[in-house]
Amino acid sequence: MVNGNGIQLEMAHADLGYDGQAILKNISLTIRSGEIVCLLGPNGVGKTTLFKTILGFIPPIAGEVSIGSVPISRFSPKDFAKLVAYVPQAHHTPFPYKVKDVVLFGRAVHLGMFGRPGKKDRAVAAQALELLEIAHLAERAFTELSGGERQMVIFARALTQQARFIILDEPTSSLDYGNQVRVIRKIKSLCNQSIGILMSTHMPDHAFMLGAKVMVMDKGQLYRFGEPDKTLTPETLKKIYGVDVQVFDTPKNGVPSRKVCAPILDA
Ligand SMILES: Nc1ncnc2c1ncn2[C@@H]1O[C@H](COP(=O)(O)OP(=O)(O)OP(=O)(O)O)[C@@H](O)[C@H]1O
Repeated sequence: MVNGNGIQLEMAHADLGYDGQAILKNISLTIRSGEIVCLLGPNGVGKTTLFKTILGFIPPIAGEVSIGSVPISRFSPKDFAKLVAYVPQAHHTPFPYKVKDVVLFGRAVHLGMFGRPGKKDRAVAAQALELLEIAHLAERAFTELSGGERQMVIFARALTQQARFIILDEPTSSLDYGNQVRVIRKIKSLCNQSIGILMSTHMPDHAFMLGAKVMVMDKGQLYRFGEPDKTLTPETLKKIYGVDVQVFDTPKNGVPSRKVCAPILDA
């Protein structure tokens, strides 16, 4: 197992893709504990492919992924799950488990072979539901929830897993405005708990809100990597999305100013 607080998830000069055909080439990435990296790029550029590679679902065509300098192929599934939690965009199960049990599944990686979840495990699961303000869903059947409610529950399950890194695939895609803001706030607070976050998003504003590092992919490669203020410029947004966008600072009004994006609709 990997010990120590300051571990890194790393990918160096990797080519990623399927059946030997690279979708992304020469990708390097480092995520440190307590750091948030936002992954942006147009539809079909390879964001999910990058996730699948980091999660070990597909092998890199060249290069490798490591955590704490240990290649991920050397971890048992259980040890890997202690290090990395994944929140997919959509989650379906045919079984009508109660929400509280779905969230409790996150504890499975911490139990022995025949271990049953105990009081502490249930407390961790309940805490995750409280934290995301969805405790009222605890007794509901997961199969009866809306898409957005499911997304919140799966995020709660990932928190319950207490992994060192959390990978989130467009975590706000199905959420109402209030839940989007709550999830962004929660993600921001996770980095204060030394958790490293990699999230894909189609909203550049998320990177500004989170003060995250930004990884911009375009046409099969890493196009920009760095601080959002320097990376998400109108020029970069035009280049990758093909639309004109203004980027400006919000007025202070008693709260810290940050940059926001506003698309220009009638240019
Ligand atoms: N199993 C697969 N075999 C072959 N090609 C695939 C496979 N899965 C995805 N692709 C291709 O890889 C490319 C990248 O897909 P990917 O899903 O990683 O993009 P994405 O950036 O996540 O897109 P989106 O923003 O639309 O979700 C696409 O051209 C897609 O068709």
